[in-house]
Amino acid sequence: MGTVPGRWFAETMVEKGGTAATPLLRAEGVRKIYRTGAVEVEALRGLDLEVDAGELVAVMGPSGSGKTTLLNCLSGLDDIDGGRVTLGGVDLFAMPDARRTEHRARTMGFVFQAFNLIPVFTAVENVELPLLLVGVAPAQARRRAADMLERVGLEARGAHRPNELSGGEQQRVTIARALVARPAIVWADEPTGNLDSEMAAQVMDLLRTLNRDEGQTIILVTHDPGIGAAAGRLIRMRDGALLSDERRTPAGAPAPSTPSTFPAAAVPPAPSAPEAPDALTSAG
Ligand SMILES: Nc1ncnc2c1ncn2[C@@H]1O[C@H](COP(=O)(O)OP(=O)(O)OP(=O)(O)O)[C@@H](O)[C@H]1O
Repeated sequence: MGTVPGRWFAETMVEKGGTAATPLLRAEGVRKIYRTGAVEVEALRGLDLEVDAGELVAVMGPSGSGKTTLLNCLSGLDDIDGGRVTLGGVDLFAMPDARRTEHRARTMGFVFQAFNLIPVFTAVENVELPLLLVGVAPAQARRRAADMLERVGLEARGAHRPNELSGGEQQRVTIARALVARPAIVWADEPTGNLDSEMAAQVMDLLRTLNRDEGQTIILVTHDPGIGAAAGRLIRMRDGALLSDERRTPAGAPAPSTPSTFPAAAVPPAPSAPEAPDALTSAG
């Protein structure tokens, strides 16, 4: 029987003696220092953050405040210089690099400039890639990639290469690729940054729909105040630390901060999701 990563986390945490109140992601005292010659920049200064399953979190702040560093470090793409990051109770930095890479492939999706589409692959080939990398059978991977392209409104464009698609369509393919393996978390760095306002609105609508209808947890960096205001939670950074953290009701009005929970209803159903890997269920 297939297991959804999000559900796997919930079950694993309960097995580990965790409670339903355990957040999906927890960062504790995270420090990141960039060293260039004799110059040191402390890009994250003991940052604490908890994110629950099903949240859509926007991270804003001035240039250089540490937003991209936060995404890179809390996703385990980059090393940290202090503190701890756990995803579903599993300590990302307690595992060897190779295992962290595998863990990331199974649990996270990325909508980053650095992870652009592969130009020689068609849209459907790009989208199925994360599934093939974690061992999903090719026929099943193709079917799920086609389904995901349909979810983002590009069912007729599966055979097109990236240069045959508009910027907004390419970004939707990137989102389909990030979501196809039903990751526990999707990280997005300026997902609408290089799009015109109409396409940006379409892409943001898509992310909000996936969050609202499927409980997909999304953490995104943006400079766009409109996107920040539309997210369920808005975090502002300054100088490598959190300046403010505000949860909003669906209507957009600020809501008081709620206690961390791991709502079972936020775990999306995905009957054909890959099995939870044995190597990881014993992690942590
Ligand atoms: N590879 C690096 N080497 C040295 N310093 C770095 C490196 N990457 C980031 N920094 C520094 O760390 C700090 C945080 O950078 P970061 O890119 O996280 O900021 P940001 O908020 O994402 O900025 P922007 O909005 O301009 O993208 C900045 O002072 C930046 O100069």
